[in-house]
Amino acid sequence: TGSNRAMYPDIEPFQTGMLIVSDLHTLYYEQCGNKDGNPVIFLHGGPGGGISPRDRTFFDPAVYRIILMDQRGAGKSTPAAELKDNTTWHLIADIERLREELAIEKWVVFGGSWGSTLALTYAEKHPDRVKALILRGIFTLRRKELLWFYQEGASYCFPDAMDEYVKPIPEVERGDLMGAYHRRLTCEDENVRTECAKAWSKWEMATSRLHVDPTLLQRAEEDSWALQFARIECHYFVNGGWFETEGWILDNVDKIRHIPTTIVQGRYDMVCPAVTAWDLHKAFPEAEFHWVPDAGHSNKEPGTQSKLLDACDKYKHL
Ligand SMILES: CNCC(=O)c1nnc(C(C)(C)C)o1
Repeated sequence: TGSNRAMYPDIEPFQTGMLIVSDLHTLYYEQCGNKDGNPVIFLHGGPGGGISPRDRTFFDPAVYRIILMDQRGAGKSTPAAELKDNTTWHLIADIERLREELAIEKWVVFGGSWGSTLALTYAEKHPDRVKALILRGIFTLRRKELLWFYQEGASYCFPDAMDEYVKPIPEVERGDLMGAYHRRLTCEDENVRTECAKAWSKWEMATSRLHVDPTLLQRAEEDSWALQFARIECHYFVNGGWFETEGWILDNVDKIRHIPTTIVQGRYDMVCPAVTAWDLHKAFPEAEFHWVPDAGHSNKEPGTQSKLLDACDKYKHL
């Protein structure tokens, strides 16, 4: 333990696959580490952010059977940026489909940001399949969380980046930025889609401490990645994640309070602000709760990375 832990060494998958989950969607997944080990699934953020090789290295490869998947339309899953049949509930079903495909009974579930949304929702729907939860940068898609980041709030801390974010949107439409972006991210004009995808993505990256993760802005400049990230995120947000009620995740926490859980939250997280982690902590007091006093949103923040590595080590022999 400690506050400046290094990730486990870079590692290559021992197996990768493309799982057909419908007549439209196919999902890329990979397995690393110990093929007979303790299974853990990594749920990436966004939604639409996709996995990256560094994500494999939170976990001790001698002990964990490390499974990562690109969610619908993200990363190497196909069709890229596809919004049809792409909802929270499709993704929950996909996680179960992958678990069955890999003949896993129960697994540790790891997720940050949107990945924490998906991890919590999956556990509340399938608590008997979850050995432990490791959660970072808590996000539950409540309206106030979305408005804070995509309409007004984070904009007070990043007014310069906000000016860039609103540029593609005419003044008369700026009262509903998510709606205005959604119309453009789903329009017929590819140039408009791409320009808006990059502006949306750059806004999110600009509010994560870039010295911690300089690769973020590069990704936002890549047309294909920006389209996957922006289209899928905006689609989920304008639909409130298709949750039956506002605050559904927090209202259903009692279903998972018996599950070993660690919550890690950056005090200065501008994307998924601390209030949601605090609300989860109050609803789920049994979970281990860690403020990272100097951290923003990224899981590359030294204090956040260390606490996540500690949690992964804590649950490695479950
Ligand atoms: C609201 N979106 C926050 C999120 O899930 C997220 N932020 N950055 C990422 C990546 C690291 C995947 C780019 O995901």
